[in-house]
Amino acid sequence: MANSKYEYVKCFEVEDEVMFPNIILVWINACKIHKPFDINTLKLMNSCAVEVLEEYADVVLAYGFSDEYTFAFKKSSKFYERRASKVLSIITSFFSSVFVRKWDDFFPHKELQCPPSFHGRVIACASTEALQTYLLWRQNVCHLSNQHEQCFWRLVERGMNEKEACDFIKGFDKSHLNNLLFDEFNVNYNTLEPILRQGSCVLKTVIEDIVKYTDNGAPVKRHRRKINTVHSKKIASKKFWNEQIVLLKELGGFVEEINNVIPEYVRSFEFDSKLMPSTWIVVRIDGCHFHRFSEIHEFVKPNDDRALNLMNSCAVAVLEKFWEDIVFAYGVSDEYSFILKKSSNLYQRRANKIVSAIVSFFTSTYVLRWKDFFPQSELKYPPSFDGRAVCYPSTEILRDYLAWRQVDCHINNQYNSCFWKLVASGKSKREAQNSLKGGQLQKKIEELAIDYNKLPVMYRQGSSVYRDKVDNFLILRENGKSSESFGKVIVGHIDIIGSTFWMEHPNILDE
Ligand SMILES: Nc1nc2c(ncn2[C@@H]2O[C@H](COP(=O)(O)OP(=O)(O)OP(=O)(O)O)[C@@H](O)[C@H]2O)c(=O)[nH]1
Ligand SMILES: [Mg+2]
Ligand SMILES: [Mg+2]
Repeated sequence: MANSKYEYVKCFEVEDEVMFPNIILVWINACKIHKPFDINTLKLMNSCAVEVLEEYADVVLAYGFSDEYTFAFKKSSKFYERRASKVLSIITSFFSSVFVRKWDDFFPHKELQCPPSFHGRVIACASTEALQTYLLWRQNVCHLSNQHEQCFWRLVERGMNEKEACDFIKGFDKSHLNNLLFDEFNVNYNTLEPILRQGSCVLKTVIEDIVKYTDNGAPVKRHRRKINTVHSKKIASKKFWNEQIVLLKELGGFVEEINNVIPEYVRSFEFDSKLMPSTWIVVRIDGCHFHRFSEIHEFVKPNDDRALNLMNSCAVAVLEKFWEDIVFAYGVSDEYSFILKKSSNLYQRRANKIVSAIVSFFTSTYVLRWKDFFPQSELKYPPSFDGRAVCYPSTEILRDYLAWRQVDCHINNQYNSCFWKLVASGKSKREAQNSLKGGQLQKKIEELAIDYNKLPVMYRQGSSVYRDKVDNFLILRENGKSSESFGKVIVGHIDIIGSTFWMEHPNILDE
């Protein structure tokens, strides 16, 4: 479709391809959902991981414990051209989506109170040996943190407050913790459930099916991949790994045993780059394959109020949650752009964490609130969104960015209005498409007698989400620092290309 003069803002997007021969890992963590010894939560997490492996053929292994999961892509993967933000956001978003959908299966008598969110990062593993070290490291952490939790919560149950319990076991090593459990609580650590002590591995294995027999009675076999969840004491050992045919083929074999985690490797696993300071950060999320999603859920064409209002309601929730950092959002169709203020220090401006946390929270809110907007229509499969973060150095360029999105909204909406009018008049979709090729949309609208300005303003202008003006000083004095001090979050459908709105709301982009 037509270009606009604002398109130049695209050149601020940076490339983030994970180069070959690195193995791509996505490591996600929950933002506070875990309760001590809650095996049900672990089972829910495992079940979400299984769905990730089912959904994405390139993900061949997952390892998780407590409130974290790591997904490994096959070496040769070209998933989304190996773009780190896409890979990370899609996996995190899908996982969040499934988590909300499956909640009731694991907690039938407990309502999910608030939308969960996960944040994550992409790790480029330079070799199979680095991957082996990574797994050893995470499984060591699983073991130690479980021992810690087991002691900590028992001490709390027995009457210590959390700080006392924490101080009490500070500096305890493995054997200390084991002894404490045994002597004080009569618990033999080794008899605790493997899911707690060893974590869970989700793997693809190869199954051989006999599909038929030939005339002379010989079986005709077909191989198929099956997904298994296992608990193993040493996932980074040669013995465990080299028996897994799919892992050997897709990630390579382990050559030596590794007993100690190399600290330099851990530094590289923990690395997460920061976005440039003193720049506006735009996080744009977009529904994955929403063309299909909208067909399957029978969205009204070309604009469905329910779908658009659901998107808006999720954006409001995002602004309320990240109230200290996000000052404005603009949405149209299946996308939303969130503007973080220049001075934001959210997650120390770590790109991975910012994008994944926002996309994850948006997705889980979308799934959780689906029934409020589509009471008659069941959510048929977990939707997901991708996300990226881009920095813009000046308010002028940021406004050009927003103008770019709103021009896109206008063009798409004009095009869609003409397209569906032509289809309604009896033309096939192909004929409608051909008749709109290259022509001036404005002219077409007149020809087709579409009263464009009578269309609902939300379709024409998209949706802007921001805080209503308030007398900050007054409320601040009463409330201290809280989200209310910044005003109620509202949704408007306004022109954001011109200056009027910005002049009337100088506080939004004012630093
Ligand atoms: N009928 C209907 N469809 C919508 C509505 N909002 C979004 N969509 C659909 O969502 C699509 C969004 O476009 P894109 O984001 O470019 O395409 P996509 O299919 O999501 O593909 P990717 O974003 O590349 O994964 C539109 O083309 C529509 O098919 C709506 O209100 N009504
Ligand atoms: Mg999309
Ligand atoms: Mg889109």
